[in-house]
Formats: sequence, C-alpha cells, structure tokens
Amino acid sequence: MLLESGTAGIDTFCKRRSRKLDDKKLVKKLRTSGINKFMEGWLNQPMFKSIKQVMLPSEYEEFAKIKTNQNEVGLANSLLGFGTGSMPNFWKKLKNIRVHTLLITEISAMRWIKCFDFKDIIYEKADGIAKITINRPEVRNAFRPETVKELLIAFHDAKECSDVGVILLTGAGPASDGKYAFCSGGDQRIRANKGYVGEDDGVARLNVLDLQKLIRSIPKVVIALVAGYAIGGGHVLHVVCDLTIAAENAIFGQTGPKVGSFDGGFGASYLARIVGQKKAREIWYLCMQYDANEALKMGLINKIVPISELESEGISWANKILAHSPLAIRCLKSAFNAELDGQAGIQELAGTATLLYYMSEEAPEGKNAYLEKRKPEFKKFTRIKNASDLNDDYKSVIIKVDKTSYNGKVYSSQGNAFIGFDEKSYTGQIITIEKKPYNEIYNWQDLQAINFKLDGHYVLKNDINIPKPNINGFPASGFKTIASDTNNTIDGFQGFSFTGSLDGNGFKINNLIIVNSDNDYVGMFGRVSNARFTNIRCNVDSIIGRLYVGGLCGSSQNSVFSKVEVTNGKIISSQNSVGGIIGNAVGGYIKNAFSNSEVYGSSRVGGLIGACEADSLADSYFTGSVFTTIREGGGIAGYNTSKVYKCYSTATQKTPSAVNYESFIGKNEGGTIRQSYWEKDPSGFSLSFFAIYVTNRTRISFLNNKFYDTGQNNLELFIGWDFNSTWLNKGNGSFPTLRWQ
Ligand SMILES: CC(C)(COP(=O)(O)OP(=O)(O)OC[C@H]1O[C@@H](n2cnc3c(N)ncnc32)[C@H](O)[C@@H]1OP(=O)(O)O)[C@@H](O)C(=O)NCCC(=O)NCCSC(=O)CCC(=O)c1ccccc1C(=O)O
Repeated sequence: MLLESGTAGIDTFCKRRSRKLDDKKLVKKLRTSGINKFMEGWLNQPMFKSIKQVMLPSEYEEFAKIKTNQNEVGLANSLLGFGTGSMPNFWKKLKNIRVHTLLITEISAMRWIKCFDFKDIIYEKADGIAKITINRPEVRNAFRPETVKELLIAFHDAKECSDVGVILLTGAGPASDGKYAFCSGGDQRIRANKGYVGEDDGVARLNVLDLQKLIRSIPKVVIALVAGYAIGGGHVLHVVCDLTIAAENAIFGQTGPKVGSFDGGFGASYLARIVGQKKAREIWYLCMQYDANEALKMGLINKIVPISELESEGISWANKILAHSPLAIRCLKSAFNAELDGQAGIQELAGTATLLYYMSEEAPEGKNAYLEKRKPEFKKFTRIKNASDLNDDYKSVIIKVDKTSYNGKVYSSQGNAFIGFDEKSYTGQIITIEKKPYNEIYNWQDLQAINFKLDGHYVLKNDINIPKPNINGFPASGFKTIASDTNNTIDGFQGFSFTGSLDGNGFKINNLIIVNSDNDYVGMFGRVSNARFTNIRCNVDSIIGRLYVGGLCGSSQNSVFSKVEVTNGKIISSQNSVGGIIGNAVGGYIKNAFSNSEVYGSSRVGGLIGACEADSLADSYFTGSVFTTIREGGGIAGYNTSKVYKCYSTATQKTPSAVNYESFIGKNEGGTIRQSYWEKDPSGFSLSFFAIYVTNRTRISFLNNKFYDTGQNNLELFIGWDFNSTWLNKGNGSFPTLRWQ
C-alpha cells in the first residue's frame, strides 16, 4: 500500500522536484516540531499564502479548513517517506488525517514523469524506462520533420540518461474515430520533391533515416509497442526497434511503391534478414497489409497481447531486461548489429570494447603515465592468450596458506594452489592471490613446483639449470619427476598425471639428472594425459628409472608433443619401454621431435619413443644410439603401431644379440610408415635388408622409403617433405634438421 503522490496540475519535472523539496521540509517539521507546526507549515505553502493575501482572515480560515481536508493527496505526498516508529505520538494524530491510498496491483501503475514540452510527441520516464509516444493520432501518427526532430531529441536524451535502460516507442491513440496507429510513415501532405518540408524552416528533409540509425545504435533496448497501423515509414520504425510487442489489432505493411517512395536501407535489407528475402520482397512489391497473427508467424514481431495490456506488457519486458546485466545487453545489441552493419556495426561493437577497456585497470595506466610524465608500466598487466584461457585459474582467490614452503616456495592445500614466486613464507596466513592462466617458470624450483598443480599451464621465462646432485643440498636423486608414480605426501606432491601444458618458449632446461632406478614412470614428467608440450629443449645428463622411462616423459596418453628435443643424455631403464623422449606413448601425436641421446633398456627401446602407440609420429628424427639387451629396439621407436611419416633415423646399434633390433623401428605391428628414411647400417651391423622388422600384420608402404647414404644429400629422396617451413637443408651432405631448433 502506498500513499498517493499529490501533484495534480504540476506536470513538469522541475516543478515536481521543487514541490518534492518543499514536502521534504514539511516532513522534517513533522519530525522535529510536531504536528501543529507541520500544519502551520502546510498552510504556509505558496497556494495558501497567496490566497491569504486576498481574503479576510475568517474567509481564509474557512478556506484553509476545506483545502487541508481536500488536499489529502498533497498532504499524503508530504508524508511519503516518513518512517514509522520514530515518533509514535504523531501517529496517534495522523490517524485523524484523511489520506488517499493506492493499492499497487499492476505494473501499469507507473508514475510517468513527462520530460520536455514537445509538440508532436510525448516523452516520459519512470523507473529506468523511457516512453516515447508519437502524438499525431489525427493522421495515424504520420511523422513530419518536426516529429522526427523531437524524436531525435528524445532518443538522444534517453541515450544519455544513465537511469534509462529500456525505451518504449509507441503511438498515441485511439484517434477521434476510435482507430489506433503506431505510425503511418511520412506525412504525405507536406512531402515535396526533396523530402518532407519542415514547417518552421521550409527545408525538405528525409531525417527519419537519422532516427532509424539512432534507434539501432542506441546502446539500450528499444521496444516498439504497436497498436493499430504500422505502415510505410512507420513500419520501418518498428522494424529497426530491438523488439516489437503488438496489440491484437495491429496491422503491418509497406506502401512505398504505391505512393512513390521506398526505403532501400534498413527498411529493405534488415526486413529481409528478419522475415527472409521472399517475404520481404512480397511485403514491398505487393504493398499488402498483414495482421498481428501473420506478423508473428513471419517473425516480424515478438508477441501479441490484448490492446489493454500493451503498455503493461512492454513495461514487464522492460523490467525483465532491466534486471539483467546492462553491459551484457549493450554488448549483445552491438554484436547483433555488427553482423550486418559492416564497418559502422564493427565501430559500434568496438566502441563498447573500448568502453570496457577504459573500465579496466590497464587503460588508465596509459593516461596516468602521460599526465604524470612517466613511462607507463604495462608490464604488470597479465597477457591473456585468448578469451577461452580465462578460466577459473585466472580468478583471484582467497586461500589459507597451510603448506610448509618447499625450497623457498609456499603452497596451499586448497587445490594445491601455488602462491607465488617470492621467498617470503606466508604459512598460516590467509591471503588473496591472483592466479594466472600461465604460471611462469623462472628457475628449477618453479619447474619442480609444477607437481603442486598438475592441471596448470606453464611457460618458461628463463633457461633453467638443474643443480648437480649433492651440491648445496640438492638431493642425490636429482630432480624429482613431476607427476611421478609415487604420491609423495610429505611434500604434498600429487601422484597423478600431468594434464596441463608446458611451453618451453625457446628456453632450455639444462643438465637434467634423475636417479630413480626403483620406480616406474620416470622422466622430467612421469605420467601425462591430455597434456601439451611445445618448444621444449631439454639437455639431459642422465635419467635412470625402471619401467616407462623417457627423457621428457615416462608414459603419455592422448598428449601432444610438438617441437620437442631431448639432447646429449643417457636415458636408462632396467626394464622396458624407454625412449629418448617418451617411454610409452598411447594416443595423441608427436611431431617435430628430435633426440640424439643414448637410450638403454631390455626391450621396446626407441631413440625417440620406446613403445609408440600414438596416433601419429611425424617430421621427427633421431641421431643418437639405442642399446637393447633383449628385443625391439629402433632409432625412431622400439615398438610401433602408429602412423609414422617423414621421419629419419641414423641410429647406431651396438648389441646385435637382441632380436627385432633395427635402425628405424624395431618391431612394427600394424603401423604405417611412409616417406621415411634411415641410414643404411652405419655401424656395420647387417640385420634385415630393410633395416626394419616386418610382421605379418604390418601395412608398410615402401613407396618412398629409400636408404639414405651418409654424404649423399639428394633432396629428391625426401619427396613430400616440407623444406620451406618444417625441415632445414643445411647442404654440404649433412642431414636435414628441423627449422624450429
Ligand atoms: C494508415 C492507413 C492504412 C490507415 O487507414 P485508415 O484507417 O482508413 O485511415 P485514413 O482515413 O486513411 O487516415 C486517417 C487520416 O490520416 C491521414 N493520414 C494517414 N496517413 C497519413 C500519412 N502518412 N500522411 C498524411 N496523412 C495521413 C489521412 O489522410 C486521413 O486524414 P483525412 O484528413 O481524414 O483525410 C492509411 O491512412 C494509409 O495508408 N496512410 C498512408 C500510408 C503511407 O503511404 N505512408 C507513407 C509511406 S512512405 C513513407 O513513409 C516515407 C518514409 C520516409 O521518410 C523515407 C524513409 C526512407 C527513405 C525515403 C523516405 C522518404 O521520405 O520517402
């Protein structure tokens, strides 16, 4: 229940405001001095005051009595906002004062406040909504230049008014003949050769086009409320609105070709986007009229309601929109427009992007630096790779730091969050951290700390030098495998697969030593799954493990290795599945990989991959040595089931007693090998002629596989190899290398 505002006869915004201020003063009087003083103040209102001057005191008293009784509405307004409870004494007396009350039952009970004094339109605002009504019902709300001029002013005002989020556009009605219209287009009575002639200046204009553009580009939702006719240029006006709600009596149509006019802009092209080309052509060529149901069917309008509910439905939709994020609505509107408004649409969308940028912390840094005559510090702002990288990892989180520091680094058990890269101990504190989509790795401790967040994304920011074991407290076992088989709870390490990504960023990891001969899954990474490695240069000293041992990773599942090299080291397994880069790869792919390491194991020993069951292995090469004591050893892979293409190996072999021991692939089982080469028996061992072991199930194409003789550098051998962007021909009889190296 609400006390009704009493401002009958006061219809301009400014007058209402000053009246409200007066009322406020009165309410203050009621609070501070009591009801009698309040009544005194009330009777001193300008209306009573001026009358007092022309009346006898007795007349005035009588008049004041009547007036105070009649003007409950105004009195009620004064009392509006006066809270209960603070001065109970007054409330006893207040019950004797009669006031109008209003029970709000419908949204249409809006208290519109009229703005400006327009001739052809009515412009009102209330509670975040602006309502613009074309007010020429006698001509079915046809517009003349003055009408459009006023509409432009009203729309501009609504655009600038930060209180307004939704604009309703409608037509006044019914006319004296009882008929309704939204708008019947340009006023044909004042149409001249060059447009519609203005009454005030006699200039001919087509200024409705500016209005159409404004309605489309205004960063707020415009809803057309159509009762009766929306015809000709009036029809185009509802077309350019964001949404249209129609009354049951609404009628739509274009008349251009009938009355010697056409709208080839939004009126044609945007209409065609809405209802389709065929229907739009029908509308324009035939100039027929369509009722609300037909319009709804062709997608020209959003909803049909009884005429009595047209405004309340518009308000209800507006309120729903007002409850949503204004920036999201704004971005959506410009995005919808950008799709067909070309450069202008992109400009609009970009304008919104600029607005958002200005609202960030980053943009003001540039302005502030300029004003403070200093260099801007943009480095402190995070470089975001792309929008999809903005996941939960990026958000600031409040965490309790409850892990002891590890080599100067501090962690929280909450999601094993990594706190940062400074040496300070935060243990026990509650802090806010900004997690970055990419954790930056500056030294070996940071690299080691990947263990604490195995689904993180990492990028090297320096060459990393791994300390030598037993020096300065570095453990005798060297670097701890990341995502090792053992769940080392003492350090809080996670024992599961690494599922994130590591970008070497052109930097090198040097002198990697891992001594872990009693454990499986040994390498810089133990187990990885759906992980991604790019630009990795790893210079290994030695890596020693049991089963599944690799220079970069012991075992991988569905992971991607692109541009990776493991060089100069000894990769040693006491058992099987050991590779210069990966011990055992299942699914995923490897490309642009290289190793020249020495790889040792009993079986499934590969220069690049021990057991290769990946989807593919391409554009990679091996120039080191493979030592297999029992079976299945090869320069590219010890055992292979995957597609191998455009690879070469110059592997040397030194334990000829092993079986399936070849310079390219030890045992190929179901894999496809194409466009690949290997050096013919460089170490003097004479194994199979093809230097490849073929089982019955093998589908090897020998089409382009040729023996490569040292010293021969005939590129014709490398048919299909990409020497422009992938491989590098160094000439002088040397073997090709990869360009990224
Ligand atoms: C809307 C009608 C279908 C309604 O019909 P009905 O209910 O039977 O009412 P009427 O008896 O016809 O009309 C009542 C009364 O209003 C007058 N009137 C109605 N519309 C107009 C109008 N547009 N201009 C002037 N006067 C109008 C009508 O004459 C009657 O007055 P009386 O004094 O009683 O005679 C029907 O009224 C109708 O079809 N109206 C005309 C619709 C029309 O053709 N409009 C113009 C289309 S062209 C246009 O809008 C151009 C827009 C524009 O500016 C533009 C945009 C882009 C590029 C170029 C241009 C450009 O300028 O050309």
